[in-house]
Amino acid sequence: MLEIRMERVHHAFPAPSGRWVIFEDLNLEVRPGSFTVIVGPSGCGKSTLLRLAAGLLTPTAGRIRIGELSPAQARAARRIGWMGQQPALLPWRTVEGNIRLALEVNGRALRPPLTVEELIAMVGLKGFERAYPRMLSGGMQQRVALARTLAAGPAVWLMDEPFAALDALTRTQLLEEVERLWRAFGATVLWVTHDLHEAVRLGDEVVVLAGRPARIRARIPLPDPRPRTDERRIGEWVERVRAALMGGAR
Ligand SMILES: Nc1ncnc2c1ncn2[C@@H]1O[C@H](COP(=O)(O)OP(=O)(O)OP(=O)(O)O)[C@@H](O)[C@H]1O
Repeated sequence: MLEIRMERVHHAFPAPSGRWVIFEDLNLEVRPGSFTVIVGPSGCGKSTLLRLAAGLLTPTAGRIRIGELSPAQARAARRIGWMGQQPALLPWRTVEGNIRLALEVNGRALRPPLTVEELIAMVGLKGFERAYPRMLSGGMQQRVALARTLAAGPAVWLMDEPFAALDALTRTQLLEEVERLWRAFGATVLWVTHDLHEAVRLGDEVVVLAGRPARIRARIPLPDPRPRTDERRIGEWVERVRAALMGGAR
């Protein structure tokens, strides 16, 4: 299990009128094996934070560590799994072919912790191994993307609103599966969402990000046992997170 550590991270993008400072002095530690959900207003820097952690962006200053590795090293070592809103599957490859793709690096096949068959079963796609993406619903395509993300057995999952484009029922089903897979893999997760219900169902902690430059406005630990099915409790936590988002809580 790996810790994610961000120390004094500064990040700025070039902008028409100079530079946009997204993070000025951001510090965040994510415990090994924990599930941390990031929420915040649109445009505050949630995706940027994940891209920094994934080594897809280099901070203008500061230090990020995934265990003992830099994000770029962790990514090269396949310790990081990344998933976004769109499944981005190759249309000419089958379900199995798309998942296998994540295991092929420079023509060399990685030895995965689970077989592709096991992974397909875990994401509920048994029987669809030979189907092409166009034959699948949006929810099924995201299941394939999830399996592809997990194929190399990454210790860290960086998930940028992975289910935002799905209908509510499919999303609820997938959340249950994510929780199960997270336990099975023992991964450290950073999960971005706009959906507060999703945030309080999944998270060990919700981190509320806001402002420009973005600051951590609140860190809200969620101690309730899992699976969290008590809608009244979930509603109470949603209200707490909402209050922090609106600036009412610290
Ligand atoms: N490559 C880039 N060049 C310049 N500005 C960028 C770039 N990427 C992001 N930004 C800016 O950085 C800010 C933060 O963007 P980011 O996508 O991280 O926000 P977000 O919180 O994930 O938003 P949303 O919730 O809408 O997805 C935005 O104002 C965006 O315009």
